[in-house]
Amino acid sequence: MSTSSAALVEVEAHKARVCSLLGTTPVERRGLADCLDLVLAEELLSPVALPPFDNSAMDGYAVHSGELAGASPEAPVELLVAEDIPAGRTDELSLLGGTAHRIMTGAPVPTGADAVVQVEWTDGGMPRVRVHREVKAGMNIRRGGEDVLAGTRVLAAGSVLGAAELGLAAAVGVSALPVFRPPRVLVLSTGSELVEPGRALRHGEIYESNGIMLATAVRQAGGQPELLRFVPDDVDAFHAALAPHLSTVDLVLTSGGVSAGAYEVVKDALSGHGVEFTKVAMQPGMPQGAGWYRGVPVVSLPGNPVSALVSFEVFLRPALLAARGAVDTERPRLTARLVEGLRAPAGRRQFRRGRYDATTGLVAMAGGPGSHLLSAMAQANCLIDVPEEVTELAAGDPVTVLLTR
Ligand SMILES: Nc1nc2c(c(=O)[nH]1)N[C@H]1C(S)=C(S)[C@@H](COP(=O)(O)OP(=O)(O)OC[C@H]3O[C@@H](n4cnc5c(N)ncnc54)[C@H](O)[C@@H]3O)O[C@H]1N2
Ligand code: MOO
Repeated sequence: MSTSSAALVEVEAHKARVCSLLGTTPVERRGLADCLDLVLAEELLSPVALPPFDNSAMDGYAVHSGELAGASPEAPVELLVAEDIPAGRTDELSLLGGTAHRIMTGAPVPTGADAVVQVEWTDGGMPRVRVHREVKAGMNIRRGGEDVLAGTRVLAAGSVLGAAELGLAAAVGVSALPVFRPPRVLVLSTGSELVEPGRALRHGEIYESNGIMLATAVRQAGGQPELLRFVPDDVDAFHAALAPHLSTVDLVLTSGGVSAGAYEVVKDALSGHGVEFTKVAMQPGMPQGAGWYRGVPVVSLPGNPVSALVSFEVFLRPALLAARGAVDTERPRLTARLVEGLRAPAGRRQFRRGRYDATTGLVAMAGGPGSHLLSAMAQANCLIDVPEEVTELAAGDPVTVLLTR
């Protein structure tokens, strides 16, 4: 580490600190419809076999395959159709010699039948059917247990529940699953210059944007945000805004008011109460706060919008994913080649916004390094991770990128 970064906390150390603030959230049983994207807390063993019984893969006729030997269009085999078996018929049937049962896809195959001949290979007749092709034993029968054996594991603990996983749970007859509750995050922006979007601005005012941005990032990381919008740079107002929510949230996430100015509301309100404010060897996102306030974990991000969102990516996204039980908490990383050169400050790990092109393996810069350049961030699909000791890179140099979308 260079002398200029001697007083700074390393990115990985701050990341570990933020992660350590949040344990995993409590496990609760939820109906399948409320489980999308949640993480399964325990493995799921199937109470049943899948399919639960031998059933037909085609609409046609259940037969003894041996009775159709030599069947052809010129010499069809004629069978008496004894039963009609639609899907959902629950009585147990058997097939006598010289007969067939008409059967539909998904219906139980009668005992004694060893194949289903599809209706297209017959004249479709009732109550007699003429079959004009041979079938092999086993044809068009889906065997019970072929997909899942009763008692075996169908979902591992840690599975992220999507359409296929939830469909599988329902298919084995399970209606609710044990999942980690999404972490509840109070999102609070600070700044006397902030105005709610939709209102007129006076000189010196700006629209508040970190609130919706961070609340959305929380939701994308699988958390449940509660957006308090913003409070002015006033310590009493800050405490008053926070107090009613402390008993119901897993994390307080603030933005703004953490650097070195005369009105740093978050720093002033929380320093000395368990939240530590430090400078991290990172650009953007140097001033950071983390700790506990009245028993609740607090993470305080810098106010500059790009600093706030990059800090979220680097520190909070992995922490929130870990809190909700996810095994894979990191963005995909890969090596790309720079379209153009860049400069980075010595002793600070720089996260530049980039556009990665998977077909060429090249990454172009999305805007400059300024932490106020939010429109460039909206153009980006990755962060270019430039190590602390690197101060200059040329076009064509390899860099590590984190794919953010
Ligand atoms: N003397 C120093 N000044 C600054 C330092 C420093 O080390 N010494 N650090 C700079 C860095 S780096 C950053 S990052 C910022 C962080 O400042 P704060 O966290 O105190 O944030 P604010 O001053 O409240 O705001 C910074 C910037 O962002 C705008 N902002 C804030 N909140 C929102 C919001 N919710 N929506 C939209 N925009 C927001 C705010 O208007 C400011 O322009 O400090 C540097 N200064
Ligand atoms: O670190 Mo600040 O976050 O560069 O703008």
